[in-house]
Amino acid sequence: MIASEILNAKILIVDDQEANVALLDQLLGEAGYTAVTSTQNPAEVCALHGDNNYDLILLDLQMPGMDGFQVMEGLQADNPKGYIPVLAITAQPGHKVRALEAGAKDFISKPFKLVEVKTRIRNMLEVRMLYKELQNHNKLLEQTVQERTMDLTSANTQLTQEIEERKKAEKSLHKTYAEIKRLKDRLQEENVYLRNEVDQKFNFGEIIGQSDALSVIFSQVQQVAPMNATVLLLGETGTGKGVVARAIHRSSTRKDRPLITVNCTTLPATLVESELFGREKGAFTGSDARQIGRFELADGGTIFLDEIGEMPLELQSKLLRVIQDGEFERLGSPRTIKTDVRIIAATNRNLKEEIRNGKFREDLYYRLNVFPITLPPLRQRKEDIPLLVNHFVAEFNNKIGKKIETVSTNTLSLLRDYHWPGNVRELESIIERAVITSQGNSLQVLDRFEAIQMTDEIAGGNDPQEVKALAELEHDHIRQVLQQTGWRIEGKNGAALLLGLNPSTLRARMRKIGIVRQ
Ligand SMILES: Nc1ncnc2c1ncn2[C@@H]1O[C@H](COP(=O)(O)OP(=O)(O)OP(=O)(O)O)[C@@H](O)[C@H]1O
Repeated sequence: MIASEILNAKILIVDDQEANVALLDQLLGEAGYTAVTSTQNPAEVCALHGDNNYDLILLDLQMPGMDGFQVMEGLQADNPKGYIPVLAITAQPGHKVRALEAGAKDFISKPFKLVEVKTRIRNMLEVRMLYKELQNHNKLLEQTVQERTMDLTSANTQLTQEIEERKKAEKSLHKTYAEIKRLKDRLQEENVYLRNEVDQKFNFGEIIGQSDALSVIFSQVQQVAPMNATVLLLGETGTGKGVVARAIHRSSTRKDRPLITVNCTTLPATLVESELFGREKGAFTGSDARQIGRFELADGGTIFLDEIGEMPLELQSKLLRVIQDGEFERLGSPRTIKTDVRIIAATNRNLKEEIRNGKFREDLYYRLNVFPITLPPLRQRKEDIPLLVNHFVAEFNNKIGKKIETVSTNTLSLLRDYHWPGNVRELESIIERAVITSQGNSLQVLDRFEAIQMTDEIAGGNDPQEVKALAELEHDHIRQVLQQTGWRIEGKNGAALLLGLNPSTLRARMRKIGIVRQ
């Protein structure tokens, strides 16, 4: 490859003597060089080289007017760092070193020796061509490097962009994870944020709950409230009979008139009659003032007869009369008083059984049982427990000035698993105690409740008698003493004295833990 390029190399012969030019021209022609030109005028060499960029200039050093050294100076001045392809021709041995110092690459001596001329020209052109090839390769390499660099730069920019985007995506992913974690934590904690909207959504008056069982009650209340019909509320203690009675009154046309509550258990038997119907001054020993009875107070409104099953038989007939005719007399007065009262009665007893036992009048029962509503025990509507817990926590937070905000899933499942013999009232008092004793902002249920819980678990297991919670022991003990005294509370042979309690305290206690006469 180089061989053909060498023979096509551009060669300029510079000699003032025509004979020398001809000789060299012939010699080069015979050696196969194809692009050989010549000049006898040294002054035009620089311009010619500028135009043709020779691969080789055969330069005679001794010329008149402008010698070879001046020509080389001119060539160097035109191209200070470039390659000067000069092969000096000299007859003087002393000029050889000078010529090399002036920039010539080699020299040939005059008179010409054929082999020397041919070899030196060939060698010099070989080096020249190799150099050129190298330059071309370099250029190519540079170009490739440039192209690659550009590729790499753009790839790099793309990569940087991608990394940026990844980072952004990662950030938003982190954010999303954090949000999910926050929501998860919140769910796990079963936050009972004091959500008033929950109350608004799931209550009917004061009745909290969203269970199917309770929605039946809601619709019954809605149905019966606007009518004047007597309502009989049935259900275990603490299921919310009082709450429902209030809801009925408040949704009725009588809502602006009073709702009078009479608790037939807490009233001493001897006083029930005067409490209900009133008495004239001096009606019996010690009655030194006139008293308006609750039926009179409730005129135009509603009377709520709680624990109606506890009402003494003789009073039941008087009550029957009020219900039938709206009439009664005050104790110690013959005057008949007319009253317009709506009656709501409640009991946790089985009235039919009471009738069978001769303790409740059948006719009164039918008068009361016009629109019966049976409240489900809490254990049958456990789905209401979280809402109720939420409601009571908010209520006691308010009352006590605490800031309980969360209830752990554990606590909640503990509350859900319990069988709640005292129903909502029991739940309410457990939450009240828990709110009082809880540290921090999470509700902690008392040990005592856990003890009850444990009893239940054991009860479900081998020996129900083995462990009893304090509350149950108390319940059993009071019952036992009451049975012993024939259910007499007050007086010398009463249970209160035996238990070392005030009669009113004992009544309150009985009510609280759900002891009713049987
Ligand atoms: N669904 C409910 N929503 C909110 N609070 C309730 C609900 N049910 C009951 N309560 C609360 O539980 C407590 C007991 O309710 P209530 O006195 O109405 O029960 P009760 O069935 O009349 O009991 P008892 O038969 O012992 O008289 C009250 O403090 C009441 O506010």
